[in-house]
Amino acid sequence: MGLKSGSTFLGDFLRQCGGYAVIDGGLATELQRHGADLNDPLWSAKCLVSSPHLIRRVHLDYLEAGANIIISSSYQATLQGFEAKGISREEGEALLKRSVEIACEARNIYNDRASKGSWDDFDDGTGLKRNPVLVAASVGSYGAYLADGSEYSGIYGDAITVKTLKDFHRRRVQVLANSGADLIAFETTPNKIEAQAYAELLEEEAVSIPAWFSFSSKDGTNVASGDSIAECASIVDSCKQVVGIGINCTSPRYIQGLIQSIRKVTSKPILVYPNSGETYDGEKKEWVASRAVAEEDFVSYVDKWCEAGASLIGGCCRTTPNTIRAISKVLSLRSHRV
Ligand code: MET
Ligand SMILES: [Zn+2]
Repeated sequence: MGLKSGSTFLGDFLRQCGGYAVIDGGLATELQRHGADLNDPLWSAKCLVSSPHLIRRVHLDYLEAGANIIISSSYQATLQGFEAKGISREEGEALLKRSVEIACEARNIYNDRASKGSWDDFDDGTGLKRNPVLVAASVGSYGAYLADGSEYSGIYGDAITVKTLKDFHRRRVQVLANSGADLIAFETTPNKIEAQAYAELLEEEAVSIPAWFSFSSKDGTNVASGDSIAECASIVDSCKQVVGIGINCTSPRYIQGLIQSIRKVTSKPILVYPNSGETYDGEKKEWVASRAVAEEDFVSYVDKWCEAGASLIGGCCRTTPNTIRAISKVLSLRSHRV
């Protein structure tokens, strides 16, 4: 992917998809639902070592549910995190690449099955044999690596600067940029300095695949740290490799307002993939269900999000292939209207 095409990359893909694209659902929480024990500083990246077949299966479940974009299992995979487990730098780099390969394998299996027409419910009325699919390489925040809840507070302390964050992410981003992924997904970005660090890295390293950025919010106005979403979105809007901006792992209740704030500062495609509305207790390392949004309610938001300006929609933690199937239905009805 040459940089010239970066500016139209996601626009072209959206046109292929009929105007709207479906992002996959929660990966780590779905691995857990299938029995994986992710109580570990590596979280979902633990499965890269212990059960890559399960990761492939979950990717495939999301593809079969209608996802157009699947996000790799590298969210919490960092060279520093691997090293703390006695995994060498070389092996760590191989695992990062492996996360993208596993997603690509799932796409190959999906394409193969689709071309053989082995699904009864495959015909979506568009005459397409299969959904177009992109593989995004996930990059989670420094706070995710710390695994101490700071991914949801965005508070890193004064010792952490744009420079330290760039040094932390540099090699990982280089490896993922050359892993065969179609784009990089910087996910659950909790503050402005990390967004700044990623944007500078993309330019300094002349990363040749496009990237999208998504932030998390606890209040509908600011990202997790309290920095304003509009300010964060403006910073990344000016980066030429950035093809989309949005929100993930945030309660569905806040999404509409956040889309409106982002729309004011960018004309790039907006992506949203909220969580189930539950909150994560970083100390206990568990999800607290009290404010969960029922699956039907989640889906009833989708039209509103599209009307507010989002064109890529999926789910994050605690959403499942059923959520994605339902989102896919809503979006395919809308797509036919485009
Ligand atoms: N793509 C990642 C996952 O679903 C995002 C996690 S947000 C804490 O596992
Ligand atoms: Zn999440």
